[in-house]
Amino acid sequence: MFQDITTLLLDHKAFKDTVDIFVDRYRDMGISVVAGIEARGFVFGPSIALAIGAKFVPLRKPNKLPGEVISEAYVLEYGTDRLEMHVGAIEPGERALVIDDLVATGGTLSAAVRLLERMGAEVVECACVVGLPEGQRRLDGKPLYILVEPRLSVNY
Ligand SMILES: O=P(O)(O)OC[C@H]1O[C@H](OP(=O)(O)OP(=O)(O)O)[C@H](O)[C@@H]1O
Ligand SMILES: Nc1ncnc2[nH]cnc12
Repeated sequence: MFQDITTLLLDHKAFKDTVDIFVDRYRDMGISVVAGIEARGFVFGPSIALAIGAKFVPLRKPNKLPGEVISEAYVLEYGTDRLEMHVGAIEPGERALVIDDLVATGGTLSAAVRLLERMGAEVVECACVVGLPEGQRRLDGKPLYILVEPRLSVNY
């Protein structure tokens, strides 16, 4: 089933509550970087970054960022993709939060974590609005915080 967060964004209270839950969780954790994954991590990440006093770093699909980048490939259900981050966007030792709308296999989040760690960041946690029940997620032991885990099937 395709999970879509655009209806959440139409409801001001639901949208604000969603951002506020993340802000309450991360505001006192010494996080200086919120890294958002293109495209829908960009919907939530900047608001969270502004509220907790962090910078926002976009992790983009290939060939979108204008400066020098580092790149990480990851496996999708059909084929592969890549995420890129600007060199110099973060300093070694910075504490980072990774944000996306949804986690399925965790392949995308794992690539984000690898990018940040290659630049010397400490990834405090990955956070998503929705988590799909995709079985084993490949997050290499990184903490993952999920707001909503829909039950896609019900047995009566
Ligand atoms: O946990 P995973 O199995 O890696 O899947 C999760 C990713 O899939 C979706 O993005 P998608 O790849 O569809 O790209 P888009 O944002 O460009 O639509 C979603 O927004 C996550 O980024
Ligand atoms: N079921 C799903 N719904 C929305 N985005 C996805 N990305 C990967 N699986 C997805």
